[in-house]
Amino acid sequence: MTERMTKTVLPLKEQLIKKQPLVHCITNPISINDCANGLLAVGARPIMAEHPAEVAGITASAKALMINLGNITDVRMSSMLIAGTQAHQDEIPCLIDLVGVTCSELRMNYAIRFVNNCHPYVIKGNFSEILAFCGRSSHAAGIDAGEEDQLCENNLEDRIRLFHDLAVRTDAVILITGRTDMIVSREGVLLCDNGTPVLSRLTGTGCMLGALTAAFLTVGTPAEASAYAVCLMGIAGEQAAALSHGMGSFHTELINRLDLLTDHEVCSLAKLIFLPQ
Ligand SMILES: Nc1ncnc2c1ncn2[C@@H]1O[C@H](COP(=O)(O)OP(=O)(O)OP(=O)(O)O)[C@@H](O)[C@H]1O
Ligand SMILES: Cc1ncsc1CCO
Repeated sequence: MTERMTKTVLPLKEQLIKKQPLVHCITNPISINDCANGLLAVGARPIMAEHPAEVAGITASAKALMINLGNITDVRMSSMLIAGTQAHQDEIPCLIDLVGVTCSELRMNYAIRFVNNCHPYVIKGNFSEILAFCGRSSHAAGIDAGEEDQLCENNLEDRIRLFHDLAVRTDAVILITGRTDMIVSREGVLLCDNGTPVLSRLTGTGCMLGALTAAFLTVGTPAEASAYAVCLMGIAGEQAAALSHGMGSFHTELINRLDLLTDHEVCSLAKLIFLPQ
């Protein structure tokens, strides 16, 4: 059986507020506004820009790049590769969110090309998306993960092996979201049990998490940034669910909690477990 230790998350929000890094996002129009406001809430500065003729310069002026495949178009596909290439050349940390690779061969082939060419620091998706990216069958419905694909005791060892192979092959940290979030790097595995099922009912919470993780890449390693971001989003979701009545006020409270939660609260409420490699 895998050895388990409780892990403390590093306090990164104070550092982000001091640094106010510019984060370039090329993302879908469904959740673009939430990604921008989520970034502002945690102290980063968003720039959402996608014209192929301007993205290289904008990425070069930013401190991190977030790429999200949720609503690709010819223009966004072109800009994402230009921006990703610039980020790789300038060693600007980059995250790719594999939204919908389960339901579109076009996205899957594009995602493979992006990862091979641009070497993102973090590859993110829900359990169905990351299983599909590893060549496994999945139970996704469109962009949503299938319940059968969630992490459980019975599939933990297999998932660790599968995602660790992907992390080694791509030299990236793999961030997988769901009921339990999983962060897999060469060094080991982190499991985060913060969160609420309400987060999965509000569209774009995964996209926001991708944007936040990209911001935290400017103040922590890919594994530290991913761990802080999943704990923060999970705790913000738990508190927002307790404070709200229905999805509309949950949405508002989620942004409020991302703004108001302190490093001290995030560190003391984080439910993080480390499984060494
Ligand atoms: N059943 C659940 N219980 C607790 N937290 C959850 C649950 N499902 C999702 N979450 C949390 O919701 C957030 C988004 O994860 P999810 O896997 O739904 O992303 P996603 O499918 O990429 O979302 P979207 O495409 O809507 O942006 C994460 O912080 C995750 O921990
Ligand atoms: C609903 C939806 N469709 C494509 S992206 C998106 C937002 C959540 O990923």
